[in-house]
Amino acid sequence: MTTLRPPAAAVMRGPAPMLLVAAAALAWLALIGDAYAVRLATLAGAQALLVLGYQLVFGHVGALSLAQGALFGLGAYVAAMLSLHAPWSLSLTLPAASLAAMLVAALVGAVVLRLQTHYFALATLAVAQLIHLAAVNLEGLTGGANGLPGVPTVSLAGVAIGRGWPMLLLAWGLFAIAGWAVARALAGLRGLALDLAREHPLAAQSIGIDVSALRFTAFVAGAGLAGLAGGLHAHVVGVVSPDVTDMPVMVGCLIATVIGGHRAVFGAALGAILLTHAPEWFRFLENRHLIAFGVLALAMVIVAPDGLAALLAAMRNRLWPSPDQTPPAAMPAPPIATTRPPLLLRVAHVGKAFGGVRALDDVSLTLAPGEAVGVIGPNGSGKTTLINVITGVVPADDGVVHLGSELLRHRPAFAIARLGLARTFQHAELSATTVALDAVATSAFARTPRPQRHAARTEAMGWLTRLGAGAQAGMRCGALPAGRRRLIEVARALMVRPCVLILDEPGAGLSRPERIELARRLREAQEGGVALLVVDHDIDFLAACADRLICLGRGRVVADGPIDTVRRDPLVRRAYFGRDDDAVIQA
Ligand SMILES: Nc1ncnc2c1ncn2[C@@H]1O[C@H](COP(=O)(O)OP(=O)(O)OP(=O)(O)O)[C@@H](O)[C@H]1O
Repeated sequence: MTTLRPPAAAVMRGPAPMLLVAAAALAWLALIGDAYAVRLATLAGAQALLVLGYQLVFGHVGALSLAQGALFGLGAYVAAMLSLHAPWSLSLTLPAASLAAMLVAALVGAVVLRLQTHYFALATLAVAQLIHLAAVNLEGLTGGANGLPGVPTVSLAGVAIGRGWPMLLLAWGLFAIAGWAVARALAGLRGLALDLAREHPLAAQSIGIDVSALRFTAFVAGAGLAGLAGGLHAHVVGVVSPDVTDMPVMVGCLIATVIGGHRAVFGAALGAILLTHAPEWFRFLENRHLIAFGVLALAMVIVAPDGLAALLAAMRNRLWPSPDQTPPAAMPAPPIATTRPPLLLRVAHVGKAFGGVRALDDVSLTLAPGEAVGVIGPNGSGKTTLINVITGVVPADDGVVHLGSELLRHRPAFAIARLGLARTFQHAELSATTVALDAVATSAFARTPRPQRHAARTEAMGWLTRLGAGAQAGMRCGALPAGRRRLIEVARALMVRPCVLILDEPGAGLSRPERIELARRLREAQEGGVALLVVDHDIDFLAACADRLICLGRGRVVADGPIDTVRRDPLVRRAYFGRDDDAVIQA
């Protein structure tokens, strides 16, 4: 990718503005700030680490954890207990605080991360309450309601870090390192994979991304930062009480994340500084400063839902527009062919019920390597459920699915995708803010755990060009019309280099010439060894891209054979045109 960078824009998009702000803040503290201001700024550094960790969980993964505050408290207690009961460990208190929080998060995460949003929030709230109750009731360890006073300052490699400026530099130094590490870890395709996993988890799994592992990693890493922040807090304040595990810490963290920004590292610093200084600015409200902060958060949600950092970034973009980015030059498009060994897909006696609705009933079919099969059926006949069962999105109640010699039952969707079984969705599942080129490039995860962004984008450009969507490569998916989005999704599935490709109504939303062109490309894929299972309502489209047709009716296979035979079948005509579906099923 060629990037033309006007000098001012290049400077304003680099780390320079942030370094300048940090230098100005330090100069202000050195010249005007007193010891209290330095202490407050140090606590803000610890809070920034807490918020940075919460951005991973809440912002990047989209999980509403209510345990981040309690994990901060846990870190504070671990640091305090180690300092007081094992003074030799002063250099180890911070790593220990971080590790303890990660350990608890790993144990909790293994169980609760599977839960849906609101149950997950409730489960983490319960964990937070347990930690708080332990802090209050385990008096022998935690000092009960009185807490643990006299926590000494931390030391690094035997050198004590004083509570004023040294501790301030340590806190913000740790934040800078952690912020750099997070930004680096989420740069490029990994960040895009996380965006897709958060917004469209099924689509992410369909290109081989292990969404559960991503969620777990983010939850544990976020907890590690919370524990570290808590440890720092204990050393700065010198006393730890059950307050550090209580709900206001969590509420403050959530509000700081919303106000500062969900995902930008800069936003974590901004939110933390505002949170720690709010009590000073709203001192006249006495203990009710959180209310004022809450009102501010509400205003932010309305005015700048992505937080202050996003607002500032938007202003920066207006003043110093984004450097021109030209997509990679239109490549000679790669031939549409599989790079995987040919495998037979076999569905045998599969059944699936949702409550009283029998969506699939004893469905059997085969898809030979390089074969193209169309699937038709009236609405609700089980076509999408069939795709979902084959691709591991929903488990079958009965029957088995094999890809080659691999039994797909109990395999997660991402593992099935990595075997070479790709799919598209009835409604194109693309992250609205991701540009089309990156949306396709993310598919490289299906073939390698650490794809190179440049190589993946170059290949993705080839696929887009092949499908006639090269002109949209640089456009955000959310801005594309439905038909174009569908083509982007097909390109993404093709970049998996699948041996089997399943498409759920790929022709919907496309104009007639676009359908003809897509059918041609699908034929090309078939000639390249890709087996196709294409669900659509348009029999002419299916006739152009498939050789065999299967008709489903009320979850059962009504007919399976050559296209012309099936489309003339009176049972199929009745089932497909929905005039006498009951008669068909009973026949
Ligand atoms: N997650 C679910 N929970 C409950 N019922 C479901 C679920 N998914 C599908 N069903 C039901 O199963 C039946 C088959 O649905 P499915 O979406 O597979 O049909 P379809 O042939 O793909 O329909 P369409 O052409 O409208 O997409 C329908 O009655 C539907 O309401």
